[in-house]
Amino acid sequence: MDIEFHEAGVSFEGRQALHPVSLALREHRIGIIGLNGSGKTTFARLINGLTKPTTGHVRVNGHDTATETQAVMAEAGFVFQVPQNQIILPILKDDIALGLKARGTLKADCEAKTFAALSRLGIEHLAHRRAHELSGGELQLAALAAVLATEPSLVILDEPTNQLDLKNRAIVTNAIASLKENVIVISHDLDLIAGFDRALLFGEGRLIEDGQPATVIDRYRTLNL
Ligand SMILES: Nc1ncnc2c1ncn2[C@@H]1O[C@H](COP(=O)(O)OP(=O)(O)OP(=O)(O)O)[C@@H](O)[C@H]1O
Repeated sequence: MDIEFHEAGVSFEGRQALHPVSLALREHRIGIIGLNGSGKTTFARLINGLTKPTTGHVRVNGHDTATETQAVMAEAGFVFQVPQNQIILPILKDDIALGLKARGTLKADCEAKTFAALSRLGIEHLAHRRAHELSGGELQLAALAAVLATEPSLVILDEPTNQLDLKNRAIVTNAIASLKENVIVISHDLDLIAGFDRALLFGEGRLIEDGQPATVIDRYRTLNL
């Protein structure tokens, strides 16, 4: 995975949500931390083309996120902060299959890919369940399975353990640790980020620290004093 930001910045209605930033991301697991409203989600959405830069550009494996958005989205899957908003059809397996069909997967292959993704996370027993009846932890894993089914090389997760109790937090943390795909995780859960290969700290729309998680987390703690 090769992600390059070249002076990429975002403003909404004249307000700078993310000041221009240049960097390359190539590590297997990268954590993004920072206070509320500091630009973390805006930065992450730039990576798979959900948000387009208002200045500069972002490239994912050579594809420009603004002009080759479909190619970028095929490489980079996004698990949203509220999984309820991601799963649309009532029955989980139907929802995952719908996402696959939308990406051009042959109907005959959808079922196998759906069950392969569910079983990777140990939740194939949820396939026929109604999404709105799932627990918070089950729903988070289901949303991750839906993205994994599309076979991206990078998975971006926006606060995946945010609303979970300790037990489900551990289940989701272990599921993320087991992924062979590259992962970029936005989180306030510093334990989740601590074992990653790199961390980025945002503050007031700027990248203010970038490096080993232990160092970056220490800096974050000083901001909260
Ligand atoms: N679509 C949008 N339209 C207008 N302003 C936006 C939009 N998306 C984000 N912003 C603003 O940009 C700034 C950064 O928001 P962003 O969601 O990136 O922060 P964040 O660090 O992910 O916050 P949180 O931890 O609360 O999720 C905020 O001031 C937010 O209000």
